[in-house]
Amino acid sequence: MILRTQYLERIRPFYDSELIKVITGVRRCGKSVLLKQIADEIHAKHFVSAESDALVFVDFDDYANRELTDPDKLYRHIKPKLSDERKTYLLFDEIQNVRDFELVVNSFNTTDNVSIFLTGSNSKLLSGELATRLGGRTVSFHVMPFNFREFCCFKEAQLHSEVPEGHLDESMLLDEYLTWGGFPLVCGQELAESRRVVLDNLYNSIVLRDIIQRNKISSATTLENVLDYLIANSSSTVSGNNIAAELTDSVRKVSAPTVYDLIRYIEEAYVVGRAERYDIRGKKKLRFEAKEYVCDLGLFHLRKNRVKDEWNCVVETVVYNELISRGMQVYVGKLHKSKVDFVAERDGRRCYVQVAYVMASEATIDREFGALEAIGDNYPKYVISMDPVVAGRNGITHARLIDFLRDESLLRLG
Ligand SMILES: Nc1ncnc2c1ncn2[C@@H]1O[C@H](COP(=O)(O)OP(=O)(O)OP(=O)(O)O)[C@@H](O)[C@H]1O
Repeated sequence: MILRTQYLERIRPFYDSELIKVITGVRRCGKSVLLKQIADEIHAKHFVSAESDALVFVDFDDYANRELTDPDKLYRHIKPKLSDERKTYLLFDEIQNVRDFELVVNSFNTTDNVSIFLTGSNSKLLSGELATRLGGRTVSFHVMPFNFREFCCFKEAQLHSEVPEGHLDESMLLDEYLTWGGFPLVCGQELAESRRVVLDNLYNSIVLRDIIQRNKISSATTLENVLDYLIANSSSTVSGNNIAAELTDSVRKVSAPTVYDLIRYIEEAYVVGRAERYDIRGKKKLRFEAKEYVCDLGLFHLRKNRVKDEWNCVVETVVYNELISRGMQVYVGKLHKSKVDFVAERDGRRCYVQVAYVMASEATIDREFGALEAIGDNYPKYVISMDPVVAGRNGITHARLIDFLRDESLLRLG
């Protein structure tokens, strides 16, 4: 198993906190495995033995635990294990399978010496509504499918016996990653056809279980059309009116409010991520011209139907997802009439990132660097592309995509 180090580092400071740790992310991105890795760390670091009642791990997707999805039975199962004398760690996987789970969780959290971890693949259920019902006593962590570094570790481990350490061809790995994405189950498949089958199953279960059933959507066709539009147009500015117009034909009429509702459901299942537009001069978020990015390029290649500028879209999407997986808040920038691809922030620090597939001419180099030069503040600025390294200018650094994805220290926030 690949250790999800960057998430463990982010969550670790909260292991003993009374805040409820909510771990969310798209279906099958590895939340349960991460929860087990957290349990292992708690076992090891807090000297809690696996057999003791001080750590309780329940997977509510496991048939063996089906009785515990009844809130009363869950309460009666957990309550005797709690003690004032020592902290009890409660790790609940797929908590949304428990009816009225927030009532049970709340009952432990307000009265007992506990530290609670929850996972699930719907943001509305887990962070939004739960946070409200628990009076804001939650902290959320958004897990993504493997990023490129994790993907390389996975491949190295998989091919260990066949290829000597350090001898994997990184550009071939990048090609594979940009085509098939980072869902662990997909990364584990050798054949293109089996990767496609796994992605197809994943797509269908997200559509059916995480979007249609959860939101009681009546028109599956409209939902799939909107979802496919968002996936195929990853990194584009989204307009409900434009999508509605595109989907309306002589047989069906689709309204913009319906499209906006569907986009919200799709975002809540983490299939796409939104980047709001940020006015760099005016220092404020704008309510229009947000962009949407598909969470994984495997889904993009599964559902795209020949988009123009495909590689620009791929490169912009992989950079967005990488920044998100590093725990950053990501906006698309606006500066007067021009645009800056990303404004990335974490803990009050910031950098700007401009992304191009290749900068084939001096004019393109001028355009990409020029967009950042126009900003005029002192935050670090980067141009990322697939070209060999280009000389930086005016304090702006160029990074090859592969180096940016491989080496986290290459991008600095100021
Ligand atoms: N860190 C990892 N290293 C290797 N394989 C992994 C890793 N994380 C997940 N996987 C594999 O990916 C698959 C899905 O992982 P997991 O069940 O943890 O995802 P999930 O996000 O909890 O899924 P769901 O949303 O459906 O509950 C599993 O088969 C698992 O073995």
